[in-house]
Amino acid sequence: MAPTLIFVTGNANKLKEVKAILSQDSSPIVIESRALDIPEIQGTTQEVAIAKCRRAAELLGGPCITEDTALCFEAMNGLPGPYIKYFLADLGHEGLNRMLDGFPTRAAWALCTFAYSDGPDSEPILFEGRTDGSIVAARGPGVFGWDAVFQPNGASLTYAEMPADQKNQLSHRYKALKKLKEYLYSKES
Ligand SMILES: O=P(O)(O)OP(=O)(O)OP(=O)(O)OC[C@H]1O[C@@H](n2cnc3c(O)ncnc32)[C@H](O)[C@@H]1O
Ligand SMILES: [Mg+2]
Repeated sequence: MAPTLIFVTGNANKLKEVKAILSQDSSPIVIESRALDIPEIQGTTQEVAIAKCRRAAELLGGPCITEDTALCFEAMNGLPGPYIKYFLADLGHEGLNRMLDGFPTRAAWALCTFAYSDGPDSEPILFEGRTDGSIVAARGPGVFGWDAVFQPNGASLTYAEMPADQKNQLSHRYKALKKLKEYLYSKES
């Protein structure tokens, strides 16, 4: 039996991608979503992910998963990282590009961190996925976050220009979810 999991997120685009990635598999994990607005702490991507998942498990009183996505600029030693949401909201796609003007590299990586908690008394376990690329002038629909300004290495399209299944086969989210699935299946057997 595939496990049913509660995914706590306020982001409908994330949820849609997670469901699409899971359905690429023959025996998918079943996700139920819960939109709770959980305050996010400051810290490393791992600290942010652990605190959010711990709080989600407390609020639900049971097992759950959460996900945090960071966009990290090589020229800035990984910043904005987990704070990308606020940079994107205030600066937009063009501002993210301008942040890198004058720096020798526009290299960046997208980092997805899934956190799994067994319940309020358990320490969350993390699963990370990373896709390397670069920050480019916006191309493609501006539907999901910074998709239009991130072009993975080896691809000629930005995340936003790619058909959903192309993104979902190489994305940071796909790679993290693969590790989470392996963990859940090994726990089951
Ligand atoms: O409720 P949660 O799950 O925290 O949802 P959120 O939207 O607050 O998400 P994060 O805290 O992880 O912040 C990540 C930011 O990056 C954006 N983002 C996340 N995944 C993305 C992806 O695959 N492509 C483009 N933008 C993405 C997202 O819209 C946010 O602005
Ligand atoms: Mg968030």
